[in-house]
Amino acid sequence: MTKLSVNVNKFATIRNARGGNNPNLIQVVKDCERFGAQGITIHPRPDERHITTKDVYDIKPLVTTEFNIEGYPDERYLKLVRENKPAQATLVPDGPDVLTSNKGWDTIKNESLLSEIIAEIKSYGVRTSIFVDPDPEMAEGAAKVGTDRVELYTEDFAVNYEKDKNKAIEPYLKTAEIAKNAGLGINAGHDLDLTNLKFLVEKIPFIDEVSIGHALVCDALYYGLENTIQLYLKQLS
Ligand SMILES: CC(=O)[C@@H](O)[C@H](O)COP(=O)(O)O
Ligand SMILES: NCC(=O)COP(=O)(O)O
Repeated sequence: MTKLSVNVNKFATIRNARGGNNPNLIQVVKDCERFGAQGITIHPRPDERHITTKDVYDIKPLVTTEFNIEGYPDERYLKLVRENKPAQATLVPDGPDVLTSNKGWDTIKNESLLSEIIAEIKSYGVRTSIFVDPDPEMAEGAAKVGTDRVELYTEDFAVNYEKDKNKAIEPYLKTAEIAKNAGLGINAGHDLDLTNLKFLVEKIPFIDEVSIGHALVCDALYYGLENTIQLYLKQLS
């Protein structure tokens, strides 16, 4: 069954808005797991606008499920991964100035960079995943760089879901099948929510993990965190 990893970036965004410790991220992480999350995801960006370097070290010892650290693989990121050894490192090709992640890796053009970084991260004993667009060629490229998994970048799916969900899922299914046949695990994330999640996992039931943050935190404002996590888990069951 597909696991739910809760991305806690947005809790840190709210905390940082006032410079204090409310909400307390440590309590949030503990509660997400207590309420059923099967993983915790963070994306510590260089400007520390949400997750800070200190947060990474504070959160790591608490996580009893799967800790996933996302980010662009610069020296800072590699140090965080090396020193915290999460269950998974998800490599994202974000520049430092983006509002949010907005594209997947070109796994062909970046073959040598990715091969080198993935080998290094694997030498720390950490599973790797790389963020990719729904493009079969990118999945083929991913298989060549030695990653354990790919994460399908689902923004296009989320945007086009209302217009024509069957058309929206097509490139994802093709890409996921190529990745699966190449022996890779499949993750998915970005803009997944309570309206589109069930369809995604019905059509691609072999997705190992979804990481969800923005919509889940927005839903929690209305339904509460415990109910919201349960609602997301229900979509996955
Ligand atoms: C890698 C990815 O898909 C992103 O969703 C990311 O984790 C979100 O980052 P922000 O919370 O900074 O928008
Ligand atoms: N990897 C995707 C993620 O962690 C959360 O993305 P979003 O739900 O905040 O769009």
